[in-house]
Amino acid sequence: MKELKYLNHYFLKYKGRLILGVFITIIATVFKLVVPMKIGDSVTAIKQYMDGDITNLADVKHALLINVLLLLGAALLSGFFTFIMRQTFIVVSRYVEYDIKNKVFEHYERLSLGFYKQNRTGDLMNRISEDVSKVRMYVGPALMYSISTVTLFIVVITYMFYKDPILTLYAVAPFPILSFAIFKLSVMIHQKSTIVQQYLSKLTSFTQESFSGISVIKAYGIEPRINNDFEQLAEGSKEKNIDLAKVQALFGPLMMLLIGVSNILVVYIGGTRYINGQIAEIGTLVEFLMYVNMLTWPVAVVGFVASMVQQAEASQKRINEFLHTEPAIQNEKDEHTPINGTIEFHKLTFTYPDTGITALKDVSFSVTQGETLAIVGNTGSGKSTILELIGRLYDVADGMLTIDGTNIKQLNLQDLRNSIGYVPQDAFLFSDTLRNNIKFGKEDASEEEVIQAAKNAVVHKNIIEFNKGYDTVLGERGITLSGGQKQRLSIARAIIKDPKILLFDDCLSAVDTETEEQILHNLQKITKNKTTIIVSHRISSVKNATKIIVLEEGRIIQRGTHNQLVASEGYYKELYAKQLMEKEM
Ligand SMILES: Nc1ncnc2c1ncn2[C@@H]1O[C@H](COP(=O)(O)OP(=O)(O)OP(=O)(O)O)[C@@H](O)[C@H]1O
Repeated sequence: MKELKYLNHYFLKYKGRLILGVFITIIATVFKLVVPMKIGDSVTAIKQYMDGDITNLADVKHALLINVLLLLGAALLSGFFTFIMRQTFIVVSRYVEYDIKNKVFEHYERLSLGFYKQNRTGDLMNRISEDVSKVRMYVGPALMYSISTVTLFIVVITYMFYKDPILTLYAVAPFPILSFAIFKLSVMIHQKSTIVQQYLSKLTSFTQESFSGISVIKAYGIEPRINNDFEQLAEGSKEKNIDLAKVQALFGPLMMLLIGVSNILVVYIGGTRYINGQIAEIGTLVEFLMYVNMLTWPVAVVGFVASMVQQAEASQKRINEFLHTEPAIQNEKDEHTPINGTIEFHKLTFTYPDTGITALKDVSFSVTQGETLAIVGNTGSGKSTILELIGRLYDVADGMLTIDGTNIKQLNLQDLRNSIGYVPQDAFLFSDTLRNNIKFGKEDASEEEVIQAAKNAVVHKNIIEFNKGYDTVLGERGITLSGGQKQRLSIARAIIKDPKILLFDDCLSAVDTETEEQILHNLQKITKNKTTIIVSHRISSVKNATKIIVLEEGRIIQRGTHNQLVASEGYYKELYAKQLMEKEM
């Protein structure tokens, strides 16, 4: 129950409705009691007439009619209050489910990039859907059943004791055994359902990854292999589900056993006591039979609720693991910190915490407002890492990164990120219209601004060629666009933001040289008062930069302007010569 403590503040939040629920449950239960009572009275009245204790048939008929009316009234009222009871507990559980889902999602959004590298998407999705549903069962149905069971037990057993304590003891004797058996069963169910949940998580992750990577799967023609892997996972999941179903199937027979044993005891012991004159009315026997049957479900519910609580505990534990994960990147400054954009790296060495790969070694450079810095270097040399550090997607431990002379950690994180327009290597587009994908950079952008940004990114012409123009909706990851179009849309999204710092990570790689030229020309005007960093493998993209640095295995091996670098021996000159030759060919 330790993990479920987290939910207590939700109980407090909705205490009004819950207290009303408890009150209504008690009323509904009391009305339930009337039904067996009146049936018992009716049977007694008939028996008395048969035995000649009552001679006037009209009196019996009148008593029966009154009983029938009371029965009807009690059943209706009990039904009505049961309905209201569900309206309180179940509605509260839906509110709590809504609150937790929002809370978990909000927390997910706060967590740093490293967290997403360590956890699989399917697992993250499972926690927000499956686990939250299990927790809802605890807040709603489990609480409701527990309260109605306790109330029913107290009311019914007190009444039974009042009627005949000895017969009551016999009637309820099998209950503890059954409750214990059902509890044991629910422990087994819990263990098995945990395994089922793990399989479900694996299955969701696998399916999600397969759909995301569908183009690669199809291109490599590996559908049969993927199908086979899925089948194996599904087979495992099916077996675990069948295992669970087998144990769950024992529930019904156990309940039948309880009803059977209790009924036999009531009929035998009650019958004997009636014959011996220890029970005055035959109706008491009928009442007891009805009460025993009425109590069977609550007895089973004890085990059922125990299982729900255990599952909710397991799920809440998984949710808490995430909720207690603190974002690796913390905002250390609440006040606003305006940013102009002068970026400086001071002897910076950076090792990725999750892999231990040292991506940058003793890197120092600076780039001021209005300047463009270009970074070239082999793949894996640390270019993207520099951009990620400027966006503070990771924190620096060794050396220092300053912006406008202030340590990046001392800047308001929101201000920092708001002042950056980042175009990643792998452009990600949302399943939304082209307009909204561009407006993602500036929510309140006007139509003119959207079009201007698209024109600057040289993608406007492509957009208006689509039937629905800017209203064209993209599939997941923008699969209806070409690689180059995606890149340019991603550039438009950064430009529209009009940020102080623009970071372009190899985002012209899928664009032909002519379009590249046009984009770079437009960028020159846009980036006049901004700090721009361009990562590229192409000399054409970097040659006009104010300064260029060349990276090799995380170290800066060359720096200077294009003219300086082509004049000295080294990586840059070789790259230039190679690309020049390719162009001429
Ligand atoms: N998120 C990450 N977690 C752990 N290691 C990483 C991560 N991102 C990159 N690396 C590693 O850090 C090194 C530098 O990677 P980086 O992406 O900065 O190189 P790059 O120069 O941008 O390469 P490319 O030109 O191929 O994009 C590589 O060895 C890479 O495997």
